[in-house]
Formats: sequence, C-alpha cells, structure tokens
Amino acid sequence: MSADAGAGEADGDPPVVLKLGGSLITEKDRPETLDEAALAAACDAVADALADGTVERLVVVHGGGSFGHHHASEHGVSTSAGTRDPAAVTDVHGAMTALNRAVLDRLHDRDVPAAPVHPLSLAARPEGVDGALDLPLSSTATLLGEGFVPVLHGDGVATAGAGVTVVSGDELVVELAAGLGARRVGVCSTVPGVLDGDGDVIPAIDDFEAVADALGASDATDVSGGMAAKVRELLALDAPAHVFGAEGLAPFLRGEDAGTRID
Ligand SMILES: Nc1ncnc2c1ncn2[C@@H]1O[C@H](COP(=O)(O)OP(=O)(O)OP(=O)(O)O)[C@@H](O)[C@H]1O
Ligand SMILES: C=C(C)CCOP(=O)(O)O
Repeated sequence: MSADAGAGEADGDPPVVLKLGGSLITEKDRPETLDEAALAAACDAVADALADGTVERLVVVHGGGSFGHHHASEHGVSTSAGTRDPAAVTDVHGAMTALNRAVLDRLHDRDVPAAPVHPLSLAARPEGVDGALDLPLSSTATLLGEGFVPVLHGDGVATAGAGVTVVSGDELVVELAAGLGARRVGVCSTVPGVLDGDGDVIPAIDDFEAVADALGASDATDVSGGMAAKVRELLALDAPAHVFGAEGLAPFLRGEDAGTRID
C-alpha cells in the first residue's frame, strides 16, 4: 500500500471508488473505439447518483479497453514486462489520456465536476515489477476535498529495473480505496459479476482459492490479468467491493448489493 495511506480520510465522508472497465466503455476488439452507448449510460448513472446525493464523494478510475491494451500489447508491455522505448511509453500514455479526455467530456456534459489525474506523472514501482506500487494520493484527496470527482486511469508507470510497465485500473482502485479509506468499491465491467463454471454469478467471494478454477483472463486483448487479477486485488481490501455489469451500476451507487460481493 502507499506510504501516504490515509491521506484523504480527514477531509470528509469516506468516498466511493468506482472503476469503469475498459471492456465496458470501449469496443475492446476494435482499436481506439469507444462504446458510446455504454459510456453514456455509465456517465448518466454517475451524474444521477451525485445529483440526488446518494453519493457525495466519488473517485472514478477507468481501464484501458481498446485504447491502452491495444498499444501495450503491440509494444510487448504489461504489468510485469517493461519498455525503455520512449515511443512505446508515449503510445500507451497517449491512448490512455485520449480515452480519459473522452470520459471527462461526457461527465462534463452531465455537469459532473470531473478532473483528470494521470498516474504516469504520479506513481512508480520503486522496487521493481514485484514490488509495491507507490501512488501518492495528495492530489486526488485534495481534489476530492475541493468538490471535484478525480478521474484516474490505467497507464504506464515508471518501474525500477524495467523502464515503464503498465499499471492497471484495478491496482489503482486498490491503492485509492485503502489510502482514502473508501466506503465502498465498485468494478463495473461487461460481465454481470464473477461467474462460476456454469456461467452463474457467484454472489460473494471471501477466499481466492475457493473460486480460482473459475477465474480466467480477459476474452479480449488484455495485458493486466483479467478477472483473476481483479478478484485477487479486491480481496486484499478492507472496504467491501462489488463486481457487476452495466445493469448493476445504478443499484451499486444507491448503496445496494450488485453482482458479486468481494470481502
Ligand atoms: N470467472 C469469470 N467471471 C467473469 N468474467 C471472467 C471470468 N473469467 C474470465 N473472465 C473475463 O474477464 C473479463 C473482465 O475482465 P477485463 O479485465 O477484461 O475487464 P475490464 O476491467 O472491464 O477491462 P479493462 O481491463 O480494459 O479495464 C470478462 O469480460 C471475461 O472475459
Ligand atoms: C493497458 C493499460 C495502459 C491500462 C490497463 O488498465 P486496465 O484496463 O484497468 O487493466
């Protein structure tokens, strides 16, 4: 966890941390293509929850989808394999900032006070690919305190001994939730929850090994581990986390159970 864990706890109610999966908001198999309908529906749900006060403080993280994963895969970069090619770093980061801008624009269209936070400029893996992620939280916590909705994203990250690797939105969610003392964590993807071997939603998970056989990678191009990595990371959190699909987003934001609960 980050050295400055707790940075935002004194500034008001614990925030909700929400990840909008890249699989949800982009056409993951078509390079740099948004899923406009899915992104609009997700931004509607966020705007409604803030407008009616069911959520007061919110941090949004989005994944890479066909923006980050496409370029990372082309350059052979992942959460464990780095690059020292500046063009590769620029390609991955450029695609992610383009997607971030698209998300911000659609949130602004709905009067959500969204502000970008770019992890490449903030975070590092100072002890290498197997070491902890260092994600300073002061800018995010201060933005929250000033009434903004910080919007972070999966990105490149400076990594000792490896150049630049990928930091996934799921890793950021875990750091943000732990460091800001999140009330609840939501991960919205294309699946209605974590599915068992029969394709049914598993209602709750509290032990990785009990569900490990059912967990796979992503169906689409993905350099950060798909569902297995997601569940492993969310299990490490104190705050309750939920994994759900588009239909679960509004219920989750209302404080209801949605999809699979992970705690
Ligand atoms: N047991 C499982 N239950 C649900 N999904 C699973 C399971 N095993 C593998 N998956 C895959 O995991 C995918 C979700 O993970 P993925 O990382 O692609 O989502 P995301 O977070 O929305 O995308 P991104 O990584 O671009 O942000 C599903 O689309 C599915 O293909
Ligand atoms: C591929 C990049 C740059 C981002 C990965 O973030 P994720 O989609 O949350 O796994």
